[in-house]
Amino acid sequence: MFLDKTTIAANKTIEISGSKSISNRLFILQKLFGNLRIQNLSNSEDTQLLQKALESDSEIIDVHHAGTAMRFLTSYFAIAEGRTVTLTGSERMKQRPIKFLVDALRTLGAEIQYLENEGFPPLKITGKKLTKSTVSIPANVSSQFITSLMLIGAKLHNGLQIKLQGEVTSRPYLEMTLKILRTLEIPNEWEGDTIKIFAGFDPANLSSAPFVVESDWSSASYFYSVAAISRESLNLRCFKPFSLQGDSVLREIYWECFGVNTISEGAESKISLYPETSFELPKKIKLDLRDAPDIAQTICVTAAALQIPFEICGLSTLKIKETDRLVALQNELFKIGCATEITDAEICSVHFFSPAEPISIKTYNDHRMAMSFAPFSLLKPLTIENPEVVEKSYPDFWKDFSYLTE
Ligand SMILES: O=C(O)C1=C[C@@H](OP(=O)(O)O)[C@@H](O)[C@H](O)C1
Ligand SMILES: C=C(OP(=O)(O)O)C(=O)O
Repeated sequence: MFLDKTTIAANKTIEISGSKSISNRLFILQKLFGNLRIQNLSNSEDTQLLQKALESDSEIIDVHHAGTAMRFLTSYFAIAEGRTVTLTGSERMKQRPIKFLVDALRTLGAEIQYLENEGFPPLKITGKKLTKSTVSIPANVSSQFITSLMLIGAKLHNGLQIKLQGEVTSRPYLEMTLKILRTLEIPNEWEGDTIKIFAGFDPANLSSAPFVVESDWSSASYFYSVAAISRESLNLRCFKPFSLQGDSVLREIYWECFGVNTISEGAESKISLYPETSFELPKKIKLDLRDAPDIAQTICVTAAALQIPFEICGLSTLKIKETDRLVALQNELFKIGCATEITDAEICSVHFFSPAEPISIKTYNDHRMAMSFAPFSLLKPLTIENPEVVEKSYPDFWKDFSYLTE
């Protein structure tokens, strides 16, 4: 897709669909416990794939690139007594690890086999009653493994006690799971290194009021980048002042690093992004994003566009996402005039230069590569290769992005 250099019309409003992470948790819980009404669901492909998988009675379930669907369904099918499924995904999904989750489920009594490579999808899962209730799992690879266990915890006879080993990555996603369970009156606690999900939950106690999903903060990041680069104000809906999503840290990051102020207008669930005109850009940006890995690409592109030197750490999980995001970022940032150094968990800018044109950005089957680089077109024309990748989390992205420039 060719994006000509363009300007933004001030004060437009974009309505983003529900959070993919919250929607996917709620779909699993709805299927396990019934009786749950959900509003403002995510329209992402990942959520649709999960919903389809939950409705299917096929023996083969294919979740393509959807990491949360793959991980959450592994535990879901492990307790689906009397059913055997093959759970598979895209070629990339077959390279994304799942061993620690499978080990944990096997400790609890699950029957899961690897059909190709040890430690990776596809999996053959034979649903069983899980008899044990305590398990340990490394917490530094993917929080999705732990959420997956937490979602089935209240279905186990004695509940579930999960001991987290090592450093916890993507912590706010675990807090999100606990808060959602609590909203549904499923008791739980997280003390020290142990998460407990208590048994004895009665689905009849579920409130009849619908669960209204707040909009997706990771998707909002691209518009923070637009505001920071263009210095024009814009509005986003439907966001609440207190979010379940860790990526809402964008409010602080874009204020401190780029001078974009966020004002919540509670009644309409609207937030307004006002870039300060007199904001003095920082000499250097230093951030640890282990709690918010999905906004790393957005922040790197904003900083590169504004030529602010950056040092971003806490990124060890980026190499096992839709692509190796650190390598992809390094390659494509160079095309927009920012040379970087990367390690296993960090990316630092080295110098800025005037990029060679025409610029064509590869997306590596990664929706966030496409969306994070799009705002650079406010400075220079560029082509985004395979723009359809955005479907994974934000199918309306191109429509919303072009609406801003009309
Ligand atoms: O639980 C979730 O909904 C997610 C957790 C994070 O994954 P990791 O825990 O693997 O970092 C995040 O990157 C992903 O987009 C969604
Ligand atoms: C990492 C992501 O998703 P998943 O792990 O669910 O594929 C993402 O949406 O950026």
